[in-house]
Amino acid sequence: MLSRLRGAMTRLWTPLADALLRAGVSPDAVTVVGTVGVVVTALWAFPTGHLLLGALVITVFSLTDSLDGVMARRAGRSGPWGAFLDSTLDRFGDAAVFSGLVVWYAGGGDDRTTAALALACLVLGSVVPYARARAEGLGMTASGGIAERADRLFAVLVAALVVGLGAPTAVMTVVLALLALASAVTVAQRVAAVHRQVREGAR
Ligand SMILES: CCCCCCCC/C=C\CCCCCCCC(=O)OC[C@H](COP(=O)(O)O[C@@H]1[C@H](O)[C@H](OP(=O)(O)O)[C@@H](O)[C@H](O)[C@H]1O)OC(=O)CCCCCCC/C=C\CCCCCCCC
Ligand SMILES: Nc1ccn([C@@H]2O[C@H](COP(=O)(O)O)[C@@H](O)[C@H]2O)c(=O)n1
Ligand SMILES: [Mg+2]
Ligand SMILES: [Mg+2]
Repeated sequence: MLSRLRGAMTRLWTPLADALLRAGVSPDAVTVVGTVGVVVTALWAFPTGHLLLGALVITVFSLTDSLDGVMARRAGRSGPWGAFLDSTLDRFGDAAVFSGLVVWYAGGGDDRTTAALALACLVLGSVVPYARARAEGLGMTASGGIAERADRLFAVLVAALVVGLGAPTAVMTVVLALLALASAVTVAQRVAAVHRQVREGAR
């Protein structure tokens, strides 16, 4: 759903993208720095219960995931290497965000149900991009669905922000439960899309 904001994000980032390119910063550097920022923050702030700070800092670093693509396109150098690097490093970022929550709720946050739901989001959220990547590797498409990466990040970061501001843990529990469900539905949508393409190809 949030991927509809791609055009708006491109317009927002274009001046900064141009300035960074003029300063000699490469899109790959932004991809790497953004990922390291997300991973380090998620693995420090969330396990130590700093949900508000973690959500804010991770939001800033996550947003660089749309900046690197804008830079690559503005520089006329978007291609398979950048697509591979971007997607591969995204997996580290996603894993760190949900692992950080698993560690917090299994420990100091003391809520096993929420920890289990964060683990479910971690697993299901890794199957979603896998389905897309495998389909694309087989010459088909399987993008889209109700919980794409930007949607998943948005939901979990807003929940962390709200709980960090003092809302009860139940808010995180409900959001993670819905997110796990939405991720499972997204996997099913992608499996159905590939099945359709295979059937149409066989006709
Ligand atoms: C700084 C002030 C903070 C204020 C706090 C507000 C709280 C807001 C809380 C959360 C914000 C969450 C931000 C999430 C940002 C996500 C960015 C992102 O993912 O961008 C990349 C994304 C996808 O690009 P790709 O096609 O390259 O990615 C592929 C895709 O992700 C596939 O995913 P799959 O669905 O398969 O799992 C992967 O398969 C593939 O590997 C991967 O490569 O780009 C977009 O989708 C573009 C739209 C991004 C929309 C972001 C909306 C942000 C909303 C609010 C932000 C508010 C702050 C604004 C500050 C502006 C500062 C200048
Ligand atoms: N270091 C990078 C990062 C990205 N790309 C290209 O951008 C596409 C992703 O765009 P986003 O706006 O979603 O970041 C990606 O598929 C690559 O084509 C790049 O070349 N180098
Ligand atoms: Mg990117
Ligand atoms: Mg990305």
